[in-house]
Amino acid sequence: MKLNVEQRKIVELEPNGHMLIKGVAGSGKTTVAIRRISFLQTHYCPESDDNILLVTFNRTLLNYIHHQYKKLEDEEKGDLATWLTGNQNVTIKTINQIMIGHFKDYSNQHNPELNIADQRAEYATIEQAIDQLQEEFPNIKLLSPKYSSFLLDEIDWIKSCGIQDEETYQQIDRIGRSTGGRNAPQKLTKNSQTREAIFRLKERYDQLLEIKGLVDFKTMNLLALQQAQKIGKKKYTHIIIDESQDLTKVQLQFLTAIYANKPYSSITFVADNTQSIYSHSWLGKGRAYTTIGYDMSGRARVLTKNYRTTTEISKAAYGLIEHDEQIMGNVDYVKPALIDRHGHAPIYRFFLSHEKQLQFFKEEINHLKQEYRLEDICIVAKEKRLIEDIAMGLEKEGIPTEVLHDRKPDFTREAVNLVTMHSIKGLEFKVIFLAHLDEGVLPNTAQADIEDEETVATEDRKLLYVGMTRANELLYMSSVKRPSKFLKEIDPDLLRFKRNSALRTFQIVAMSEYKFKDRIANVNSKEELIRQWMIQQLIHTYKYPENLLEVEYEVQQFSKRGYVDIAVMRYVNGERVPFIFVETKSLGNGITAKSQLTSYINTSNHVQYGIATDGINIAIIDHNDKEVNDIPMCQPHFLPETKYKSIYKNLRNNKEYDYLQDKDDPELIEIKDRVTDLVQDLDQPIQVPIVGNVAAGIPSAAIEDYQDTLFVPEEWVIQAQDTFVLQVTGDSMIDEGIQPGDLVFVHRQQTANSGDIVIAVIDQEATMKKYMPMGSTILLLPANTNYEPIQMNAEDVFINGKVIGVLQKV
Ligand SMILES: Nc1ncnc2c1ncn2[C@@H]1O[C@H](COP(=O)(O)OP(=O)(O)OP(=O)(O)O)[C@@H](O)[C@H]1O
Repeated sequence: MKLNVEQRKIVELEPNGHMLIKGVAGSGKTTVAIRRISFLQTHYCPESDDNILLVTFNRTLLNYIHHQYKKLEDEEKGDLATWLTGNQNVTIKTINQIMIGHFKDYSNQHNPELNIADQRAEYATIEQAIDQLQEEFPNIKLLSPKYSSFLLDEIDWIKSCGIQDEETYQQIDRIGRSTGGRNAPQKLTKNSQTREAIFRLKERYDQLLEIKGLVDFKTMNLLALQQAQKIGKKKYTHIIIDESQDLTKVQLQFLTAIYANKPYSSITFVADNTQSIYSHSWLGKGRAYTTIGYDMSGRARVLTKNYRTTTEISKAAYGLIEHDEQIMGNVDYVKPALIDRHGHAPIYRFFLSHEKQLQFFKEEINHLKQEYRLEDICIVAKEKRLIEDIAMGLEKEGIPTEVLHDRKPDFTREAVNLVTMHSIKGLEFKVIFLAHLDEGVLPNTAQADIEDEETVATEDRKLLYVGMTRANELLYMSSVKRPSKFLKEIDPDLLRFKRNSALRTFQIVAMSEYKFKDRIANVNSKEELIRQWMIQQLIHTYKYPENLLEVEYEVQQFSKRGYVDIAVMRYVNGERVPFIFVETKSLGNGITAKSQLTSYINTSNHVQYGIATDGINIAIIDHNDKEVNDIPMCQPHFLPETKYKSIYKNLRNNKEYDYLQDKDDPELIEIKDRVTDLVQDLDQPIQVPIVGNVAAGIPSAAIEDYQDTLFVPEEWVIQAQDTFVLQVTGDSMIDEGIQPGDLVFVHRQQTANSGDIVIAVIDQEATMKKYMPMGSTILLLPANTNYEPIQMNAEDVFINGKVIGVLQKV
C-alpha cells in the first residue's frame, strides 16, 4: 500500500517533542503510527538506550496490529522486519500491560503479597464499606448496596482522574459518567454531602481492599504511576499512543512519566474523538491537552480521507454523527472527506425475535460464503452476552465461529468472528453485521441518569459509528423488536432492505401521504401500512409514475375473481398491461401470500414480477416463480408514448434521422442521427408548411398562408421560403422507399438534374417521378414495376420542384 502525501509527511516528520495526529475513522492513523516506528527507529534512535513504545488501549487491537504486520507485502516487510523480529528496542503493548509491569515493581518493593481484585471481591468490599458508612451518613440514600455498581463506577472515575482529595472532588465538573443504576441519583451536586459520602466511601473501600491484600484496577494504575514517577526511569525516547482519546488521565500521566525527553524525542498522540467510547477517558471528553501538560497549538496534523469504507457506508456513518452536537462541537472534530470507492449501500433489517435475526445471519452468511471467506465476516453487538448467544446459535447451525475476547484470538481461523462494539475499535473486516441495534440496548437508557443522558447518547452514538466504520465492503445492521433511535437519524435513502436490491427498509408512511385513499376499503388497517410503504417505494425508489399503479387490481382465476393489492402497469405496443403484482400482509405476519401471488401472476402473460412482503420479510419472484434480487426500475418504454416518431431520409446527403415530435407540443422536436445516435442540438428549428398532396402539386401561394407546419432543422432545406411539404398519395415511388402517406419535402424549382425525384405537372396534374431528360423528350420514371415510364415532349412537362427529403411515420 502506498501512503498518500499527507500520511507520508507525518511518517517522515522530524521528531520535535509532543504532537497530535487526529483523523477520521479509517484514515490510516494506525497505519501511519506503525510506519512511523520504523522511520524513527532508523533515523532517530542513535543511542543504545533509545527505545520506542507503541501503546494501544485494547488488547484486540494490539493482537490485530501484530496480525496485520505479518500480512504486509514483501517490499514493506524489509523495513518492518527490523523492529518486528530482531530488534529489541521496540515495544508494542496495551497500556495495562505496561502499567502492570510497573505495579509489579511497586509490589515487589512494598508488598509482594498485593494482588489485583477481581470483580467479585470489588462488589463484596464495596458492600462492606457501604455498611460501615451508613450510620455516619444516614440521610444519603445513595449509600445502599443496590447502588453498588454506580458507586464503584464513581470511585473508578475519581481514581481515573487522579483526584487525591475531597476538596477537588467537591469542585469538579462531573462529565462522562454513564453507568448509573436504574434508580441512581439524578445529579451529584457540587459541594454536597453526597459527594462527601462518596469520597469517604472510596477511602474506606480502598482501606478494606488493602487489608485483604488487594487493589482494584484503577488503584493499580495509580500505583504504577507512582512507581514510574518515583524511579524516574524514562525508558522510551519515542512514544506513540494509538487511540489516545480512550486513555484515563492517570494512564496519560504514566506515559509522560516514562517518556525520555531527549532533543530528538517524540510523544505522539493519535486520536479520533468521534470514536471516544469510554466514559472514564480524559481527552475523549473534549478536555484540552494542556490539562496533561501539552500545548498542541501548531502541533496537530490531520488525516481526513477514509480509506477503509466505501462512500455508501461512510455517508450513512457520517449522517449519524452529524446529529450529535457534542461531537460536532468538539474542537478536535475532523470533518471527513469521502474517497471515490463505491459499493453496496448498508443493509438494515429489523426482526421480531432473536431467532429470526439469527436465521437471517445464517442465510446471509451461507450466501456470502460464495464470495467471502468466513474470517472476512464479523458480527458485532454491544454486549458480550449478545454475541455469545449469536455464536452459539451459529455453531448449532454448523457455522464455525471465533469470539474475539481479550485472549489472543486467531484471526486466520476459518470462522465467522464475533466481537463486542467496544473491542472492535481499530479493527476492520470486509463484511460487518451490527446486531441488536435495539432500543434499550443502544443507547442503554436504563443506565443513564438524567444528568448524563446526553453523554450516554453521545457515547453510544459513537459506538455505533465505530461499528459502522469497521466495514471494508459490506455493512449489515439489524434490530430485534424496537430499533435504536440512532437508526432513525440515518437518512433512509442511504439504507437498503436487502442485498442487490434498491428497496429501502420498511418505514411508516404518514396517513396524509397515503395514495389511492378513495379505492381502499379501510385506510386504517395494519395491512395498509405495508401497502402504502410499497406504493411509496414503487414511486420514489423505482420511479414508477403514480398513474401506472393500481390498487385492488381485478384478476379472473377460472370462475373466481381475485384482487391484487398493487399492480404496476406498463405499456406494450400502446396497450396498458399489468407488469408487477404486489401482495402485502400486515407487519411481520409472514409472506404466506406467496402462493396466492403465483396464482395471480399466472392469470396474465404480461406479468413479469411478483412481490410478497410483510415489511420484514420479502420474496421477489419472476413469472417462472424463481426468486430474483429485484424488480426493474421504471424504463422510458414502459410509459405511454408521448412522442410521434418518424424517420426522415435526407435525399441530399442520403442520411437518415429519427424525427420525434411531442404529442402535445409539435414545436418540441428531437432529431437523432440514426447511424451515430447523436442527438442534434436544435436551437432554432424552422417551419415548413404542409400544403396538400402530391397530386395537387406545389401551389403558388406564400408559405404564411398555410396553418399546418412542421418544425425541422434548417440544414434539411435549401431555402426555407421555397420549401413545402406534400403528402404522398400513390404508390408509384415505393421502390425508392416512398410510401403512400409519407410526407415529402420539396424545394420549389423549375429545373432538375437527371435522376432527381421531381414533382412534375402534366396537364395540370402533378405527379412525383424520377426525372430523366433524353434529348428533346423527358422520361418520367416511376419506382414501381407496376407502372410504365412516361415519355413527354420537354415543353409539355413543367417541373414544379425537386424532392429533397422524405418523412416517414413509424
Ligand atoms: N494511503 C492509503 N491507501 C490505501 N489504503 C489505505 C491508505 N491508508 C490507509 N489505508 C487502509 O485503510 C484502512 C484503515 O487504516 P487504519 O486502520 O490505519 O486507519 P485508522 O485511522 O487507524 O482507523 P480507525 O481509527 O477507524 O481504527 C486500512 O485497511 C489501511 O490499510
